[in-house]
Amino acid sequence: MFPQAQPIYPVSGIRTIEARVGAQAQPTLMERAGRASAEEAVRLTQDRAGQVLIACGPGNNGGDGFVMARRLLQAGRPVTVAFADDPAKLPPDAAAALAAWRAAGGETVSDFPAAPANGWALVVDALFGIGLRRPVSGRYATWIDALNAQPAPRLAIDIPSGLDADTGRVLGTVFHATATLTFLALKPGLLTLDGPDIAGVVHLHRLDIDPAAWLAPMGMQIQPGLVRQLMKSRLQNTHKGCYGDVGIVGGARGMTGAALLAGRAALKLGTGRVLIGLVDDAGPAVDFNQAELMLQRPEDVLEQANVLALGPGLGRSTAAAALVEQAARSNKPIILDADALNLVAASEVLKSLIAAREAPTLMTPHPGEAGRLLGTDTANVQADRVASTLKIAGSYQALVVLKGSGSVVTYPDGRWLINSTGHPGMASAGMGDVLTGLIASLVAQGWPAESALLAAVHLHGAAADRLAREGIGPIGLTASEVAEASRGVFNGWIVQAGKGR
Ligand SMILES: NC(=O)C1=CN([C@@H]2O[C@H](COP(=O)(O)OP(=O)(O)OC[C@H]3O[C@@H](n4cnc5c(N)ncnc54)[C@H](OP(=O)(O)O)[C@@H]3O)[C@@H](O)[C@H]2O)[C@@H](O)CC1
Ligand SMILES: Nc1ncnc2c1ncn2[C@@H]1O[C@H](COP(=O)(O)OP(=O)(O)O)[C@@H](O)[C@H]1O
Ligand SMILES: [K+]
Repeated sequence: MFPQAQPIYPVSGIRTIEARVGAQAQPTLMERAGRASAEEAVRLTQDRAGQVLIACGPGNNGGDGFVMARRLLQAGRPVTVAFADDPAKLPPDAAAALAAWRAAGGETVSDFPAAPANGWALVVDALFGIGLRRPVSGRYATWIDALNAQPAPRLAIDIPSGLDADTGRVLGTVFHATATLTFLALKPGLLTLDGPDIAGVVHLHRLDIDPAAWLAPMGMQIQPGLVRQLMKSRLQNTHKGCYGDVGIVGGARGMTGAALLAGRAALKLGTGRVLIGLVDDAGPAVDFNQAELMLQRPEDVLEQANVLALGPGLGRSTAAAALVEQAARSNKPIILDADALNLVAASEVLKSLIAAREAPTLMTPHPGEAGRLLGTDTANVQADRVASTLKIAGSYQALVVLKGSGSVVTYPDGRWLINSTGHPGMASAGMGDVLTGLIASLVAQGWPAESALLAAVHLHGAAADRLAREGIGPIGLTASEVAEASRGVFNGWIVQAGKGR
């Protein structure tokens, strides 16, 4: 759907590809996976002598481990393989891999082995991959705890055992990887919710297969390459009328800053004019720190601006609900955030107005707001972030970003993407307001809504990532700094894309 983006497949997709590539693949996919794993182990242990411990499970993930062990042994690396299941119950490829390991002179131990005197050079989790079906408990949980306790790098094969490949949820006990080598394609669970904390550095090995040639990508990762190809240059002969009028409506008493932050972010990303309608009529008449912003009555902002963003600091008053209704009835693109989403969730009238709109509606819920939009709770939303976001996009006919670790972007036609930028230093008030301003700015500058949403989400995180690299964060990062840094990152992308002036 977007060329140059990295495809993501849930388990059902990986299984389909596996079935289509089929048994005719030579060498077998397991042989390729095991070989790639051995190569990764060699890289990870370049400066660490000693034994590699591989814990193998009862399925094909364990089979990858046996192939890996054989390859390492053949390369002269000492390996200990722990395997406690019944070999007769292994699936055929894994059974063949175990037999080949034994034929090469390898052995298995069925109790978790004591570490050598100088410790393991590397511990490898080949217990469960995408076939994990229930929470890990019993012996496997004990083994995973023991693997996690080793003072050595920890490599997960395909996906850390105990991590749900589709959702990023932890099922029981989980292997905490320092690196994960995943096969064929990325899986959503590595990229969202707990996945990024659990999987460590994720490397993809495609096993010499182009997954998209076998099955159309089911999701995509938002990466720099994808965003760079969306960059546009500006013509010399243009003026501020060419770059849109963003209208931000929000800022009830005590929350004026939220609307101002969104406005500043929109301004710094290149919007022609930014209008702000503060709901608090005792609010300031000018932003002395950003005098370019035009503070006007909210009703007038809704009339004059051509892209409307409602929500930052909006509150849930009757007046606020009337403003959301006015915006929903307009034929302008609207971005709904924060309390604008809560007001929509609480009103059947607003819900049907939104779903029937012809101009684009973009929604930026965090998991709590998403829960309200779906009539459920936060935990239910987080249990499957991709599915929840798709549900909102479908019911509201909106473009949606579900924010948080691994933000999920979806469109009403069922396409979805997972963002790869951002960090927990962004968990601070005002960050969402800045994102709203960035999205509104790109839409106002004429970007198609779907590109504007994914680019703004990526930019927001990339700006925060750059600041963290410079020591401004992760801890203590402020939303104002992210707005400021977004400008620099965006201009850099334009230059990198060869679209600078
Ligand atoms: N796809 C590909 O193209 C390629 C796939 N490859 C590799 O295959 C992996 C998938 O293999 P897989 O399907 O055999 O599943 P896997 O993850 O080994 O686990 C299944 C076993 O675990 C068991 N089990 C499950 N949950 C459990 C629990 N909580 N506690 C205890 N047991 C539990 C389950 O038992 P059951 O539920 O059937 O009772 C079954 O025995 C994949 O991740 C990759 O590494 C590569 O070789 C090459 C290319
Ligand atoms: N752990 C994290 N990893 C990546 N991004 C994060 C993380 N925590 C927060 N963010 C980002 O910061 C922003 C916070 O938005 P939101 O929760 O609406 O806060 P607020 O509106 O109070 O500023 C979102 O874009 C979210 O994706
Ligand atoms: K694993």
